[in-house]
Parts: sequence; structure tokens; C-alpha cells
Amino acid sequence: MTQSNSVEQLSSGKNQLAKHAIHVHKFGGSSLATTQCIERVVDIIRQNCQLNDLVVVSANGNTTDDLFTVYNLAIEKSDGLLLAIETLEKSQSALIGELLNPSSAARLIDVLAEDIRQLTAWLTEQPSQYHADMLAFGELWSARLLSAVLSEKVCPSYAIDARDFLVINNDKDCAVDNQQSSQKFQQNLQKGKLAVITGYITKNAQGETCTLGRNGSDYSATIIASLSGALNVTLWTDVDGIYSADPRIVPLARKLHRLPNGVAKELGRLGNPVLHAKTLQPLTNHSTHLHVASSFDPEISGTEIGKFGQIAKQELSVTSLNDLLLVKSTSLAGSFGEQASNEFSAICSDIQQGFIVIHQAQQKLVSQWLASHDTQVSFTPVSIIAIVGHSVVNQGNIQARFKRALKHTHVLHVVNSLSEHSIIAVLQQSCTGELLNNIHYDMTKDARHIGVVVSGLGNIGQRFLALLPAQLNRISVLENVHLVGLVTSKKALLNTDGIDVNQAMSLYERDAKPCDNTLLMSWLTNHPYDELIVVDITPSEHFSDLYNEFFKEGIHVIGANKWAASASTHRYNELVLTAAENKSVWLGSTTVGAGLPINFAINDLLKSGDKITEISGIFSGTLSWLFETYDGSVPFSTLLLNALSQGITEPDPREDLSGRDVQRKLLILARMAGFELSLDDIECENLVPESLQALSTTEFLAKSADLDNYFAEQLAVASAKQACIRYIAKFVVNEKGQLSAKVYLAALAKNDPFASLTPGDNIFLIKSHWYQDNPLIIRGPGAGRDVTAGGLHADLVTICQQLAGKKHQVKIKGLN
Ligand SMILES: NC(=O)C1=CN([C@@H]2O[C@H](COP(=O)(O)OP(=O)(O)OC[C@H]3O[C@@H](n4cnc5c(N)ncnc54)[C@H](OP(=O)(O)O)[C@@H]3O)[C@@H](O)[C@H]2O)C=CC1
Ligand SMILES: N[C@@H](CC=O)C(=O)O
Repeated sequence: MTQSNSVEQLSSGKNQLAKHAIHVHKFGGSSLATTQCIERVVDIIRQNCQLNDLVVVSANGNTTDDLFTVYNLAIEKSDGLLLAIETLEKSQSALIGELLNPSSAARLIDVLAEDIRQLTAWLTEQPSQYHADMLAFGELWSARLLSAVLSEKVCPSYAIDARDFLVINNDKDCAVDNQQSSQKFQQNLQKGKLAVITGYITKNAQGETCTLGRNGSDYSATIIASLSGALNVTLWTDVDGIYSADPRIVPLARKLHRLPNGVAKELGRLGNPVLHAKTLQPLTNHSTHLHVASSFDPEISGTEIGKFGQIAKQELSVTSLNDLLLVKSTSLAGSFGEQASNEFSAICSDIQQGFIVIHQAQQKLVSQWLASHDTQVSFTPVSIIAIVGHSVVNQGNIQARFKRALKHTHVLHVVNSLSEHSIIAVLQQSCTGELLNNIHYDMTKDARHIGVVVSGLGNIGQRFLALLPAQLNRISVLENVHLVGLVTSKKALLNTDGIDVNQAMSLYERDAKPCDNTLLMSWLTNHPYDELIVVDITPSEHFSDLYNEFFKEGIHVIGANKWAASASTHRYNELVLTAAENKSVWLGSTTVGAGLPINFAINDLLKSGDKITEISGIFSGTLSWLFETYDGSVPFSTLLLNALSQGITEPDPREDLSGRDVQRKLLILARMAGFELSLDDIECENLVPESLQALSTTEFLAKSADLDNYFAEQLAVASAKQACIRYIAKFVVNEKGQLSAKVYLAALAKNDPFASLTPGDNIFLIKSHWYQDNPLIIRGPGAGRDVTAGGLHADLVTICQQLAGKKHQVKIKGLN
């Protein structure tokens, strides 16, 4: 930024902001701690904000702690006070100097100097009277600095001191006076500029400065969302979301991508380190969604809190609190117990048994409160461990599992929370990291949610979907699999809340929207699942071009589509490498032999140390069916149309007749067997006359009778030699290790093993060191709707089994 690019110039209209939805963005202290952090925040704002948005800030880095320190020095009348104030001023001046051009910096440093004079006066005269006023400087400085930086670098911006509009009625609960606040709030807004508002600070009805307590800036952000009617609030912080347990203690904790409001509130109440129950209060009656995201890694998707469907409601988390007290008294049984529980916001209570659980710090207050009713009160130090999830108290299986998981732990009580979203075990001993890890493991070990997107809803795709409901009911490893996307060449139905598998096609017909690959990729890269599987049942090269992007995102692929597996050597190797690097699983067992276990056979031979020297056979269901059936009595073209209607041909049957489909299959098998080659290395005999090669599929089908003479001649020549015609695929490795491969039409003796198959069957003959003289043969239906859809389901189960064993360890700086 040059000198001439001044704040004034930018204020007069420059606006680089990209987005257009009203949103409150709150940045915490650690996100604003250093020059580099603030620059990152400026970038986030540039990418994610529009001028009507509202930015809420905490004090930079440790400024609030430093203000507390100077306050304590003032109370102690310490000699170090002036030096500490000077250090505070220097660190603020340094940020200003490093981030702003000299003229704006000079202006802000003057204002800072004035504040420091005021601060010094308060602290040297009557510090206790100005405690909150003096803490307010942290947020004030932070808001002023960020708005100045934004004005200089991004868009017109201004700072608002929240005390100019935010009024609370009652210091204890920090309840907002909505009427006064919202009126004043509107008066403070300036059109065409981005507001940066101080978090944490407010005023009471008497006009005195108050602070909103622990995580007060988060609370400010949701209050401001409620006042402004914003639909989204993002808490940009130093963690990238809410986890199923504290990831600093439980390394296997899973990120919860979507949390229903009630569950989030319960987590906040029961000690979640990121969420605080108060933060969610202002949003209770709104449809506003709250996001938790990392300002250090803004590209990583965080956690969204709001209203969601069934899938998000299945998430479970485990939380714990130590340093609690179990308060027991006969008077706590019945309505007085209920009153006490409300008064002290008890962690849990049981008014039948007469106890409440409170924080240790509340002991004195509770004793005083109970003194007038009962002197027989006992206080026992306890801790809690809780399972939190949507309506868990109504799910007998979760209750039972929790109790089983606790069987070696001394549990005093198990209590259902009033919200119904948690089951709380009260423990006599502290809740250790080991216990938290064990319970978390037991409760969440099979709770990995897997999203499935099906691309290609034609002949095979529809059969795959028809089989899906029964498979999901039948196979336990598919328990947490959800159909979330249905895609064709121009439209898609994508729903993070899941698509009812029993009505998949009719929902697609009704609700699918236009979609291209860019839109699809952007949805896929922001999905909220632990794992995502794309099932590619298209015949499209264009769609297979996305595989590398899928793998980079850690998305798994099941392909019936043969393009990627038979791509050029360079492309194929790149795909295999990207998949491995990103732990993406790529399965395509139906690409050859549909549901036949040819891939398993080859893999097992290789695993056992064997070396494959030859694979040959009939790899096309279509060509098998055609040549086994064709005896000249019915024209070849009539049989071809019949095969098309049975669903065994490729969408364009010339893929089969040209030998290309068989050529791809031979290449895929050769690669599976460990050889490096490409399509060009496989000689291919094309059975489609040149005159039919360049036509559209429809034109070709209309002219398919032009094939009849050619095949009648081939049959006649073969029959004259007592032979039959079959389309063969073969690769052989000679003694020098050289490979030759071809796919071709052959005239075979009628007793040849490839000559008398059931029409439509494939046959694979494998020779290896151990199966040299007596080859291994696999034979059976190698194409068709049921066997192919079945093979795809087998791949789905295989991937889910592999993923069930995959452990995701949370990566946290300084922990791993
Ligand atoms: N038939 C068999 O026995 C076997 C088939 N296969 C393979 O299964 C695949 C599907 O075959 P089949 O069901 O017969 O084909 P169909 O032509 O019946 O269906 C193809 C589907 O793919 C969709 N599609 C096409 N291009 C794209 C694209 N770029 N993006 C998203 N969707 C797309 C089509 O949508 P739209 O309608 O919009 O074009 C259609 O829904 C093929 O790759 C085939 O080789 C594999 C083994 C056996
Ligand atoms: N068209 C293919 C279908 C399976 O890959 C065939 O006929 O084998």
C-alpha cells in the first residue's frame, strides 16, 4: 500500500469485499494477537464479508490480561505501575506502526496517548472505581486499529464502541435490554462502511461500563446478530471447530461438523472449552446459524450450529467437569430442590433423591441459601462425565451403552438432564484423561458418518439405488451411511441432511437443480461427513476427470466407469499416488467382469508371491451374448438391440463392438497384475465398419442393420471350418519379461474352452508360475444390471469396512 492510497481515498468508494450475505464475524484475541494475525484477519474479511456485515473484536492477544496486571499493580500501589503502562502503550503503538501507513498511524497513536493519559489518571487516583472502564480499552484499541487497517487496505470501515448502544438490565445475568439496545444500535450504523464493534463491553441502565465475563466477546457477537437480524455468526478463533471430546485430552476426538442448537447449548453448559451456554442464548428464538472456524486455517471447514435434520442429530460427544460438589439435603427433595437447581444453574439435580451438583466455587452461596431451610446439608467433592447428543435420554441403547462403558468406574449417580440432551454420571473421583478417552472410544467408535454421492442414474445407477435400502438395513457396517447426493450430467440433488433412500429417484426427479462440475466440487469440498464416497456409475470421461480433485479432498471413489482406470500411464499413476497420499480409497471391481471376483483372484495371487504370466478370455458380456446367440437365424443387428435393452451393452454399443471396452478391461487387468502399459500397447480389432464410426449413438442404432452382412460373412467363413466366432482378449509375458497384448475376433474350434459359454458369461483364464500347466479359470455372468449393481454394493461394503478401522487423530499444534 502506497502513501497515496490513503484511508480517505479508500473511504470514498474502494471496496474489495467478495461476498453478499449478512453475517456477524467475531475475531478472538489470539486471532488478533500480532501483526501477522491481524493481516490474516484482514484477508478473511476480504474473502468473506460484505459492507453490511458486522465485525466484532476482542482485545489484541494478551491485552486484557495486561490491563488486569496494571490494575492489580495500581491496587497494590506498586512502583512498577508506570513501567507496566508504558509497556502496554509500546505494544499497542508497535501494532499500529507496523500495520498502518505513517499518517493513519500517527493519528491513532495520538488517540492512544490520550487514552493512556486517562488510564494513568484513573489508576493512580481511584483504580477500583474504574475497573471496567479501564478493561474496556483493550477492545476499544483493537476495534479502532482493525477498522483503520481495513479502511486503508480493503474497504471503508469505522469502529463502534458497543457501550454506545448495548445496554444490559442486570449485571449478574448480563440480560440485554433489547428495546433500548436495538434502537441505539440502528442509530450507530453508517451506510456503505464496514462496522468493527468492540466485544466484551457494554453499559448498564445507569450508564456504567460493564464487561460480559468469560468469553464475553462471543456473547457480544450473538447479541449483535440478534439485534441486527443477521442469519450467520462466525466465531473466528484459534481452534477449527467443536470436537466430540476435548481434543487436547482425547486425540481420537472427531470434529462435529454440524451441531443442533439444543445439543450445542448443553455442551456449553457442561464444560465445552469453545462453546459457552451464554453465547447461544441470544440465538434461541432465531434461525441464525453459528459457525466456529479457525482464523489460522480459514480454508478448513469448522462447526456449524443451528437447525438440522436427522443425520446431525445422531452425533454423540463426551464431556467432563472436575471440581464440583454434590450437595445433599432432605430439603432438596421436591420443589425446593427444583428452585435451588434453577437458582444456582446446577450441573444436574435429582429432586427425588434430594441432591444437586454445583461448582465448588458456589459452595458459600449455596450454604447461605440453604441455611434458612436445613442445617443437615452434606457437600461431597465430585466430578461428572456426560454423554451429550440430541435427545439421548430417550435412547435406551445409548443409556445402556454408557452404563456398560462405566462398569469399572465408581459412579454415585446417573442423571438425565432436563434438556434431554445429556446423560450425566456423577463420580466420586476426578474424571481422568484415561477415563475420558475410554468412554469416548466406547461411545463413538462406530459413529463415523459416511456420505454417499451417486453419480449416474441410468441403467446401472438406478439398480444400485433400488438395492440400497435393503443393504443399509442388512449390513451393520453401513449403519452410518447416508445417501447425500444424486448427480447426472446436468442436474444434481445434494442434501447434507440426507436423501430418503426409499424415494431416491422420485426425489431426484422432483428436487434436482442444474449443476456443473464446479458447483459439484464446491459442495463436495465442504461436506460435513467423516468420510465421503462418490460412486461413479457414469460412462463419462469428463466426470472421471474429477477423480484427482476427489482424491485431493480425501474423497473415496467407487467406479464402474472405466475411463480413469484405463487412462494414460502418466494420468493413472498420478491418480494412484494422489489417492494414496490423501488416504482415499479407490475401488473399481465392476470395471472388469462386473460382479465376478477377478480382481480378488489377481490380488490374492500377488499377495501370495505368485507372478502372473498370461491372462486371456472373453471379457465382454455383450460380445459373449451376441456371439453365443448368433447363428444367422436372426439378424445380428436385432440381437444387438436386444442386448442393449437387457442393459449389458455400454450406453453406446459401439464401445463394445469396436473392442475398446474389452481393450480397457485388458489394460485394467494387466495393471492390476503389476504391469505398466497403456491402451496404445494393446492391439485392437474394431468390428464397427468405418461408415458407422462417426455417427451419433442414435444415428448408429438407426443404421445398425448395416452390420448384418459383415457378421453373416464372418459366421459363414467360421462355420465352413467347423469353427465359431468369439471376441478374445489376451496378454502374455514372454521369458524375457516382454508383454504383448491384443483384443481380436477369432475363429475357435467348437470344443475350445472359450467357445461354449452361457450367453453373456465372461471367462478369465489366468496363468502364473503356480498355475502354469493347469490355469486358474473364473467364469460367470460378466455384465448386466443386477451383477454390476451388486458388485458396486460389494465395493461399498469393502470401503466402509476399511474406513471403520481408520483412526483419525486430531492434529493440534504442540500435541502431535
Ligand atoms: N452394463 C453393464 O453391465 C456394466 C456397465 N458398467 C459401466 O457402468 C456405467 C454406466 O452404464 P449405464 O448405467 O449402462 O449407463 P446409462 O447411459 O444408462 O446411464 C448413464 C448415467 O450417467 C449420467 N452421466 C453421463 N455423463 C455424466 C457426467 N458427466 N456427470 C454426471 N453424470 C453423467 C447420465 O446422465 P444424463 O442422463 O444426464 O446423461 C446417466 O444418468 C458405464 O461406465 C459402464 O461402462 C460397468 C460394468 C458393467
Ligand atoms: N458393456 C460391457 C458391460 C460391462 O462392463 C460388457 O458387455 O461387458
